[in-house]
Amino acid sequence: MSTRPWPPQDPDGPQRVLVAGAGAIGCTLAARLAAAGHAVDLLARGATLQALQAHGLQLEDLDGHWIAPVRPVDAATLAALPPGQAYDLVLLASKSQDLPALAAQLGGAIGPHTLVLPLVNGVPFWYFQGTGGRFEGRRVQAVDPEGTLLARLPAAQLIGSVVFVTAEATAPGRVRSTTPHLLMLGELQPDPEGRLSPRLQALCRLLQDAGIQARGLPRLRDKLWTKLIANLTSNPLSVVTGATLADIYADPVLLETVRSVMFEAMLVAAAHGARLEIDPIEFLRLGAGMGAVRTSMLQDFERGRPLELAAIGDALVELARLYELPMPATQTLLAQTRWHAQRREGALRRRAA
Ligand SMILES: NC(=O)C1=CN([C@@H]2O[C@H](COP(=O)(O)OP(=O)(O)OC[C@H]3O[C@@H](n4cnc5c(N)ncnc54)[C@H](OP(=O)(O)O)[C@@H]3O)[C@@H](O)[C@H]2O)C=CC1
Ligand SMILES: CC(C)(CO)C(=O)C(=O)O
Repeated sequence: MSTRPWPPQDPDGPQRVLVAGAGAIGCTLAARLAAAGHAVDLLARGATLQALQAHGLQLEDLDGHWIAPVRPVDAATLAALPPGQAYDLVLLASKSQDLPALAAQLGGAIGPHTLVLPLVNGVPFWYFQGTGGRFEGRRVQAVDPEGTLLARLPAAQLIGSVVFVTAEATAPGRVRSTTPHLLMLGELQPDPEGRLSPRLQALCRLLQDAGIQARGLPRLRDKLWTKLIANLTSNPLSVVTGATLADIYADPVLLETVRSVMFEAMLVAAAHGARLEIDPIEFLRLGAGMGAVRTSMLQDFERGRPLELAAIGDALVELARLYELPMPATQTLLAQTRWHAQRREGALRRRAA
């Protein structure tokens, strides 16, 4: 995959940035980039758009309280972008299942020089772009069912990410984040010599100057698998049981399920050539050490929101099938999680009626 020089103009000057998705992660990064002097537009809708227009964007993080000079924009504004007005950088920060609809709203935001950075959990839609080998260019059906993401977001302009930023929207346009802002970034095509491309280095510098710990990796997928296995072993089980990470990774009964799912997923990772950094015993110890954390999926479940099960669960099963690897424990857990989610949805509907 050949890459153009980026950013196209003054590398040390302010860049034109679009953050699409004004939730916890999008607002956190938009606020820090705007505070660092970049011209940031934030794509929002509904109550969040109105709140941003009325009160601006407010972020509380470890460095203080920021009232950020972002410009809220809606989909119609992007659709009407004149030719030549594409952004230098586009961040996509929605739940995985919302990404195709979000990408469809970008209009002329992405031009030939734009770098696109999806910040989404789960198996990414770009997983097989730049891998070489027998699956090169393949689509991950579970996260890109219509192929719209691969069609709309050019692989040569994508930078992959693993998101370790944690944040919570406390109200529309208001976000709190109580951990360091950490992002792992990488080109889709791994570099055999372990080098980082100039544009990846430039992007990391831009983010670091805005207070975001951005680390470039030559083989991003290795790190991605660690996060995937963390999400797969804890998020669905937290919905089924209501348990926190401390319980999930320490309770002897729950550990049975965690271990089964973890070993199934580690086999899939290895089959796909990942150099896994996971020592299983240490992984469980670290998980338990995270304390009484309620996973993002448990929080979505309790709020009656859709769960990211396709990206965190189904996509992994899809990757397993490519090597005819069974994932019985994972599939049972996913089915139980869906059962709980449907029951909860029904209960919320009845309560609202
Ligand atoms: N929050 C966290 O701590 C972490 C999150 N992640 C991952 O990061 C990703 C983003 O998460 P997070 O920020 O928490 O998610 P949120 O649900 O907080 O935010 C997503 C935002 O995207 C908006 N959106 C969705 N579809 C559209 C659309 N078509 N047009 C305009 N806006 C749209 C939503 O708007 P609306 O509210 O109107 O629906 C919402 O504001 C997820 O994959 C998550 O798993 C990863 C690590 C930690
Ligand atoms: C905390 C953690 C790592 C649990 O899988 C997470 O990413 C989430 O809650 O979505």
